[in-house]
Amino acid sequence: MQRKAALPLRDAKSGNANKMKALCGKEALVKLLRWHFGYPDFRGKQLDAIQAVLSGRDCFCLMPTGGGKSMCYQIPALAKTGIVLVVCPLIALMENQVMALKEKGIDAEFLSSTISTDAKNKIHDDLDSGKPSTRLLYVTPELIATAGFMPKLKKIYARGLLSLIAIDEAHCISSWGHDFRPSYRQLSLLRSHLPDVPILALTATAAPKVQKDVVQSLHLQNPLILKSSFNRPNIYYEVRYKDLLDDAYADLSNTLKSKGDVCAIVYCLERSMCDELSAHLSQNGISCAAYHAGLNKKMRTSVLDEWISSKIQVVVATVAFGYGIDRKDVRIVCHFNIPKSMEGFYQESGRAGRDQLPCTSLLYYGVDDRKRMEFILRNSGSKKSQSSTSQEESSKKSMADFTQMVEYCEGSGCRRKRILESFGEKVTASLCEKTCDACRHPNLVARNLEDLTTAIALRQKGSSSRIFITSSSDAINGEQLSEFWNRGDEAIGSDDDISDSDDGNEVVNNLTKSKLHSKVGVNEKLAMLERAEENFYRNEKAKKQSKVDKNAISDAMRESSRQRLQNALKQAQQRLDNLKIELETSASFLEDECYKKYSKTGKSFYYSQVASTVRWLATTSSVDMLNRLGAMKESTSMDAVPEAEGRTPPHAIDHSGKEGTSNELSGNAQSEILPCGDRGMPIESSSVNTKLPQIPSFYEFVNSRKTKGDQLDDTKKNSSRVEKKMRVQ
Ligand SMILES: Nc1ncnc2c1ncn2[C@@H]1O[C@H](COP(=O)(O)OP(=O)(O)OP(=O)(O)O)[C@@H](O)[C@H]1O
Ligand SMILES: [Mg+2]
Repeated sequence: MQRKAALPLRDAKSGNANKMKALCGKEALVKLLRWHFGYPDFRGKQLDAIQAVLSGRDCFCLMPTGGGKSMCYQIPALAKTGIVLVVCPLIALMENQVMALKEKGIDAEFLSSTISTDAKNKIHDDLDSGKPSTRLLYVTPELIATAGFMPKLKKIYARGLLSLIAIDEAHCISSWGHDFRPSYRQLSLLRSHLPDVPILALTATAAPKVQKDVVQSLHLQNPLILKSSFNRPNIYYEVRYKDLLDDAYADLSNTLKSKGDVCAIVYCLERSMCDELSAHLSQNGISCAAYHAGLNKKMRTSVLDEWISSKIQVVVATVAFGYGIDRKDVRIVCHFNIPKSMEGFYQESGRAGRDQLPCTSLLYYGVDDRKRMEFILRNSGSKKSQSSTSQEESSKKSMADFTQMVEYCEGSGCRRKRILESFGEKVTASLCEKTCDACRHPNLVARNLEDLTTAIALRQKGSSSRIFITSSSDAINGEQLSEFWNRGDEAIGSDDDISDSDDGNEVVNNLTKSKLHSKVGVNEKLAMLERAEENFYRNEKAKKQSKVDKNAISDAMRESSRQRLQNALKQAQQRLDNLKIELETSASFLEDECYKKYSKTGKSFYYSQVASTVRWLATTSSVDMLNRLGAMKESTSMDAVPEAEGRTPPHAIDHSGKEGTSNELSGNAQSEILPCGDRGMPIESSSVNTKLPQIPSFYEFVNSRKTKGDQLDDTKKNSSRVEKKMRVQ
């Protein structure tokens, strides 16, 4: 890309008062904005921030998501001689920004372990040259902390060539924030090593406590504090209640379809749910793909590229789909599970409507989801600060953060007001102008909340066993599928991205264990994951050379799944009065089903299928179990059948909950006695000619449990309307 000629004011050297004035003048800066970016004028507080840092003053800049924070350091880089150092939490974010700047002909570079030594040397040569052409240098906080990098920075500084340090997503420095990154703590060194360089801290999420923490940790001196309202007037906020819907998947699918072929992001808590929901939406004709850290980097990059370039419209993602996502025309951001904090929710929903046009934030709230998240937060051992903050305090804080989110869903008042007040903004009642469901349809929302209270109360009476207990244990066992606690794991790559070993499962299990270990806090885990990221990128080249397919399902992974299934079978056996089944053979059979179904699609689907099978085993009846295992013999004989005749291809998943092949094995079975059906009722293999019992997805699993509970209470329905108070227990 051709470099654009610098506008003359860039040549202005500080020291000359007139030139400095010209440099900071609105007219000159607007000229730069138009010349390089084609925008007619600055937005919000952009100009104030730019003028402050150009005059050498520190600045703390709080702007809403999509507000244009990047411009606050990009324009200074073009206006003043020298380099602007930009600290970013994620490599993907740096890559995106640098690419976008280069396309505009602006000299921007990033330094990370992902780039080749040659490219690195070139950048360093330029920085050492005394007259660098680089205007913006993007780095990770980890690099700043390395022993080798600070002397290099100091050298540039000594030559008077470091004009600004910009800390993007500055809330990551605070353990009170929702996205604490321990490596951001190292940034406090910047002030002492590079004393006169102005620092610009930028964030979209800063509760007063976080804000204070950012200013103190970065040692900002008399900073200009710029705060814009968090209000995003173009977002319509809505909550739907899973417990009142027949089928939330179908509801979402219909909603997306009714809006036309719009661009959307759907956030889920778990990877497996991303895969399932994405497959479901695809089957319903929606152009869609899953994105999560369980996919390898190549796949994630390709999904991101296709989405950015509008080849696909909907991404179903975990929070790994995060910072730096800059598609302006996102019309819907849906949270299919309740997020863990208002800050996270605001960031994610804020990815809608960056073009300032009308858009929607749609949250599907389920009481089981809520209980599940509470369980996870209580058990995540989230010790956020290594020093003073006690684990208990931290856990309390997580719960308090989450309570705000619950209140957002369960409250009947204006949603917008609730969001803004949670950030300490004073809001007038008229602000919303019917741009949330509670203001636009107050009666409907009130009725829904009443019905929800009734439904929950009836369910509780009908079933003493908590649905949640089962689902939460599943969440913990299947920890690898959940990413809620580490929004930054885009940086750490996929499961096996973070391992030197080829066995993704092993790594995941280790992480799971470490997470369950209450003594290991989030800090340590993040640090571990960050180290793992470095390792991954260091080894990526070598791995590529050895042509390891990272999406492949390794033998060790399969063995681990067999073991998992065997344990589940053993528990099922005990639950079903010591039902006589051959544990090892049955586990192999079930694992083989999962493998056959998904070996070509990749391990993410495979994991998901194994998890579904484990859930199924936890609740299935002896007849269903024997029926399924009865297919063992049948399937063995089918192995000889050519693919086209005998099997559904691995990617043919019917995500209306009708799982593919494993439920639909059919064949011309001879009638014969099968080994496992020996409880006085021999199972005939002909039974496998009929449909085998389904293995439910997690969603179906929870709902079926709910339905059972509801059925118990059917007779009680329409009895008294339960208290209207909406803090559902
Ligand atoms: N003055 C402006 N006029 C019009 N568009 C602008 C202006 N400034 C920035 N933008 C555009 O707005 C979009 C959002 O900008 P940017 O990515 O900097 O937002 P952000 O505040 O960093 O958001 P986030 O908190 O989500 O990272 C970008 O596409 C950017 O080019
Ligand atoms: Mg940004």
